Amino acid sequence: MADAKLNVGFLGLGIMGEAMARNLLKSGLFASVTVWNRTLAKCQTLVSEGAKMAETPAAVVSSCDITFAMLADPDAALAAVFGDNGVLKGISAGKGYVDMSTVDEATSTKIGEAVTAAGGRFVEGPVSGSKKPAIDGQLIIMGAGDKELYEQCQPAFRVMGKKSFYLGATGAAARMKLVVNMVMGSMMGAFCEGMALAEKSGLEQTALLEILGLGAMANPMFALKGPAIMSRSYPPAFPLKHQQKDLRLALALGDSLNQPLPVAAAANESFKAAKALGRGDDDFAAVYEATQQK
Ligand SMILES: NC(=O)C1=CN([C@@H]2O[C@H](COP(=O)(O)OP(=O)(O)OC[C@H]3O[C@@H](n4cnc5c(N)ncnc54)[C@H](OP(=O)(O)O)[C@@H]3O)[C@@H](O)[C@H]2O)C=CC1
Ligand SMILES: O=CC(=O)O
Repeated sequence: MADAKLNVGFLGLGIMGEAMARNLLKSGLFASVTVWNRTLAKCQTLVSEGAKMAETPAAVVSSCDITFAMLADPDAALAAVFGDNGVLKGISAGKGYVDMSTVDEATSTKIGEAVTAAGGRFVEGPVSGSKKPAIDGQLIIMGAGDKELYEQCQPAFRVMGKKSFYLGATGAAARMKLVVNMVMGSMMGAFCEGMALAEKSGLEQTALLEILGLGAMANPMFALKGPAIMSRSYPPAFPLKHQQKDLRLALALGDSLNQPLPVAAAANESFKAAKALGRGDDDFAAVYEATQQK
C-alpha cells in the first residue's frame, strides 16, 4: 500500500478481528476502514471510533481496495465469500482479498480461485499470537498467494503484526499455521497433564511453573496460562473450540500425507473431551478441565 489513501475493509470482528481492525483504523494510513460482522451490532464500537460499517461482505468489498477477513473456521470463511451478498458479489478487477482466518489449504484454495476468477487478487495471511498480540499489533503473519498483493499489504501487516513471512503459493501459509498450532495444542495438552499430575502427587503447581520457567522448556505460554490453570479461570483469548479445530485440520493434513501424528492425535482427544465438557468458548487452557475427570 504505497498509496496511503487506500480504502480498506475488515470482515469478522471477533476477539482477533476487532483488535486488528482497530489497529488499521488507529494507524491513520488508510482513507477509510469499513467493517462488517455477521452479528452486525458488534460493528458499533468501531463505528463509534471512526470506522464505516457495511451490511454485507459484498458491500465492504465493493467499496474497498483491499478487504481483510478474520473469521472463525472454514465454514465461516466460505460463507463470507460464497454466501448471499458475499465477497464474490463485490469483487471486481484488481481488488484484493486477504483472508487471515486459520483454515485448511482446500478452503483457502477454493476461496483464492474464486476471487481470482472474478478478477480479484488473493492472499492468505493466518497469524500467530493471541488476543494481546492482536491488540498490541504484535502478530506474526504467515502470507501466501499473490506476491504483489502481499507486498502491497506490508503497511497494513506492519500495523497488525511484528513480522510477516511470504511462504509461497496459496496453501503454504495455511499449512504452516496448522503445523504451528498443532505444536501449540500438543504443548498445552502436555503442560496440563503435568500440572494435573503435579497436584495429584502432592506437589505445588507454583513450584512446577517456576522450575519449568527456569529451564530449557521456559516459554511465554506456560508462564501466561499457568496461573489461569491454577485458578481454573479461563477468560477466552484463544477459544478452545478454535484450537480443537486447528488440531482437527492439522490431523487431516497429516492423514492426506500419510504422516503419523500420534502426539497431536492424543492432544486432539483431550481438546475434544474439554469441548464435550462445555469448555469450547473458554480459553484453550481449559483443556486442563479434561484432566480433572474421574
Ligand atoms: N483468538 C486467538 O488467539 C487467535 C485466533 N486465530 C484464528 O483467528 C480466527 C478468528 O478467531 P477469534 O477472533 O478468536 O474468533 P471469535 O470466535 O472471537 O470470532 C469469530 C468470528 O467469526 C464470525 N463467524 C463465525 N461463524 C460465521 C459464519 N458462519 N459466517 C460469518 N461469520 C462467522 C463471528 O461472527 P459473530 O460475531 O456473528 O459470531 C466472529 O466475527 C479463527 O480462525 C482462529 O482460529 C488465530 C490466531 C490467534
Ligand atoms: O492461533 C492461535 C494463536 O495463539 O496463535
